[in-house]
Amino acid sequence: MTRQQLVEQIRTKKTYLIVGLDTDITKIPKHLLSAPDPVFEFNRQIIDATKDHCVGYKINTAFYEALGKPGWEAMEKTAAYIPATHFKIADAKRGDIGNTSSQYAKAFFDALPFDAITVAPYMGADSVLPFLEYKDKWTIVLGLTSNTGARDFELQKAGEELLYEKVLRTAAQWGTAEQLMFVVGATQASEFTNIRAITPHHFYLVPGVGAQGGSLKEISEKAMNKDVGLLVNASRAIIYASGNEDFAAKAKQIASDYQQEMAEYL
Ligand SMILES: O=C(O)c1cc(=O)[nH]c(=O)n1[C@@H]1O[C@H](COP(=O)(O)O)[C@@H](O)[C@H]1O
Repeated sequence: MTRQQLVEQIRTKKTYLIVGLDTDITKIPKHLLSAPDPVFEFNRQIIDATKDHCVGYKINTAFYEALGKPGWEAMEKTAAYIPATHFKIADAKRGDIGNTSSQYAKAFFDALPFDAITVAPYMGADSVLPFLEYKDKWTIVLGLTSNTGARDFELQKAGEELLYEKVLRTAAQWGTAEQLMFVVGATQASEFTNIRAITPHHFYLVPGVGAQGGSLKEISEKAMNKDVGLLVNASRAIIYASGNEDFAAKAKQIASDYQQEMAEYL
């Protein structure tokens, strides 16, 4: 999906919500456990219920890899089920020496039909460039993450600047804003104005609203650019809004609430 197509979807649907499919088999409603593939069945119903309120889905691969082969199959089926109009993110946080990163890129962009993958920048340019060789796909580089551990490295000084600032400035040179985004955690709202000044044109994938407590209002006010430039992910707040048979209806309600709030900011 090109940047222009993504922006059109956001403007048309009046939402920049990404629904996070962090599907944990121990948390899905019990009545689904007798289905042939409970994880896929849960995702299918969540996607059907929320697709009008979001522009994409983020599959956190850990939840699928944890189940071995059936988990990987559920991920493949889910990725294939997501409508073509929706942005499909593999949240895999990959990145390794170049020839290994090339294999990760093939796995998520060729063998699986994802539009985007999250990548850790710690190993530097040669670990990220193999993803960026796919010009029609998106590489989403971790910038400033939402967790408390962001203080351990990302918010430490690296010379004159903070490490995350160096990551943003440096990684922004590796690809264009048509193919490279940054992850910026919603819990880091105090840094958002600074982040936008460093990378004025980029899209950000913003996790950390909902269960982690970040403010949609604050990040939207501080970081929206002329192309919107924001994709805001919520996982647990939507998919586990109810643990009962009404889970899909409740997920729809929460996704719709996010959409309505986003429509106000657009
Ligand atoms: O790359 C991510 O998506 C990510 C980066 C980050 O800094 N913080 C973060 O929470 N995430 C992911 O975003 C999702 C957040 O889930 P909820 O807190 O349930 O909405 C999880 O899949 C996390 O792995």
